[in-house]
Amino acid sequence: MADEELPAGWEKRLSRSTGQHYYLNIYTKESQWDRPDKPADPSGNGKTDGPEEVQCSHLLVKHSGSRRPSSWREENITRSKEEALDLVKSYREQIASGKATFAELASKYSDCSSAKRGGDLGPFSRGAMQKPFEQAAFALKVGELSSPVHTDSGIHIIQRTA
Ligand SMILES: Cn1nc(-c2ccccc2)cc1C(=O)N[C@H](Cc1nc2ccccc2[nH]1)C(=O)O
Repeated sequence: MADEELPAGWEKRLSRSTGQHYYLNIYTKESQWDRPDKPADPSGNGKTDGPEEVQCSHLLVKHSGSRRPSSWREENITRSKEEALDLVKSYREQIASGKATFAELASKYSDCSSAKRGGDLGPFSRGAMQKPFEQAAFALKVGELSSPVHTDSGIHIIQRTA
C-alpha cells in the first residue's frame, strides 16, 4: 500500500543506527519520531535548543540483552547487564583519572564497529541515533564525558568532541 502523503513541509528519513523512520521539518531542521499530522511550522519557535549537530566518540559494552549481542570482539556476547555496567564504570574511571585515553580503551574494548576509529562516530544531528544516546550526547559540553547511557545496543560512555 502506497505510503500516505505527508503533510507539507515534512520529509521522511531513515535513522542509520536504529533502522527506524523519523520525520524532519525541512524549515527548522528539527526532527521527530512520531508521524506528523499537520503541515510543518516554517517559523519554528525561533529558539535553538542547543547545537544542530554534535560529534561524539563512544565506548559500547554489549550484554546478553543487547539488540545484537555480537561484535567484532566477541561473536556471542553472554555477559549480564550488571557485568557490562561494572566494565563501563571501570573504563570511565580510567579515562576520567587520566590512566588511559578514551580512544585507547574504545579501540580495545568497544563492542561497536566504530572501535576501529577510537570510538569516533563522526558528526550527527538529532534523529540519527537512538533517543537515550541522542539526549545524552546533545546535553554534553565539548570534551565532557557522559555517565553510563543505556540503549537497546548496550551500555555506552559518550565523549563529545565537537
Ligand atoms: C551508529 N553507528 N555508527 C557506526 C560507525 C561509525 C563510524 C565508523 C564505523 C562505524 C557504527 C554504528 C552502530 O550502530 N554500531 C552498532 C552498535 C551501536 N549502537 C549504537 C547506538 C547509538 C550510537 C552508537 C551505536 N553503536 C554495532 O556495531 O552493532
